[in-house]
Amino acid sequence: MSNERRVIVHPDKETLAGSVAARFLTKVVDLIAEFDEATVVLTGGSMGIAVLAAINASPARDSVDWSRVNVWWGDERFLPEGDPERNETQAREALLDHVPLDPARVHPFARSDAGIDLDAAAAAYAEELAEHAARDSRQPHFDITFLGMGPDGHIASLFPERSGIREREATVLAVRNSPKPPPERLSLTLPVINSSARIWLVVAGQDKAAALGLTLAGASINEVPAAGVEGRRRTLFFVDGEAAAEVPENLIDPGQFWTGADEG
Ligand SMILES: O=C1O[C@H](COP(=O)(O)O)[C@@H](O)[C@H](O)[C@H]1O
Repeated sequence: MSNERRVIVHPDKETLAGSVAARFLTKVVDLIAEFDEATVVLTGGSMGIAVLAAINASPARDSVDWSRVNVWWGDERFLPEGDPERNETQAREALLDHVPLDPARVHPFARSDAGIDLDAAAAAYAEELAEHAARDSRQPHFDITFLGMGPDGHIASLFPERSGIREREATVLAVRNSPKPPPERLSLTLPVINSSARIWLVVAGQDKAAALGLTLAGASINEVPAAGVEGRRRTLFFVDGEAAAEVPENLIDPGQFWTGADEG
């Protein structure tokens, strides 16, 4: 199975979210049929949450045995339980509270009111990853990792020109002085993100066009963290027309309504 990057363009944000939701539901049903479980990593941000809402709204939502789905997060804003800015709160409202997940399979990052500081919260998540680690690994086997991308090219909470993007030892980072609020965050590191079998970046809007163009042109990860993303089997960029404005024509998947028939 070769690793490859593809850019799949959809006309607008709504179509984009609906299409990714449909693809996700099909893939998760297939994964559970084959492996008896599926492990996904969620992201926050505009499209990350829009996709979860589209999954919730899909008539195919209940075709998934949600009790067999393991849920992790790629990053979190270090805020109290229930804070509306927490990626977890938004994911729960958009989807997780509406499907019969097994709570033991849902792995949020620690909340800032849990009685531990940011470093301890990073260490706790690293420990939780290790407890569920795949063989010869420091983290679970991730089937699908969702990522969004900021206008500056950040992914998860790995920001440009910060040392975090080059971290190779730790699995989880305590992020301070984030250029995007809130200042304190938690993030998986790039090697952990890239351990995922499939990475699905979902990116929309004119303000993302320059960073997406640079990502696909092979910019350095210091300048554009998204350029370092590479899933083990597939790296798919699901984008809308506005975000695709600076993507070279030859990188765009010719099937506008790509069926993903050969998706691994
Ligand atoms: O703060 C965050 O931002 C990014 C991108 O968000 P977007 O709203 O520009 O799409 C997101 O991927 C990340 O999970 C989140 O914590």
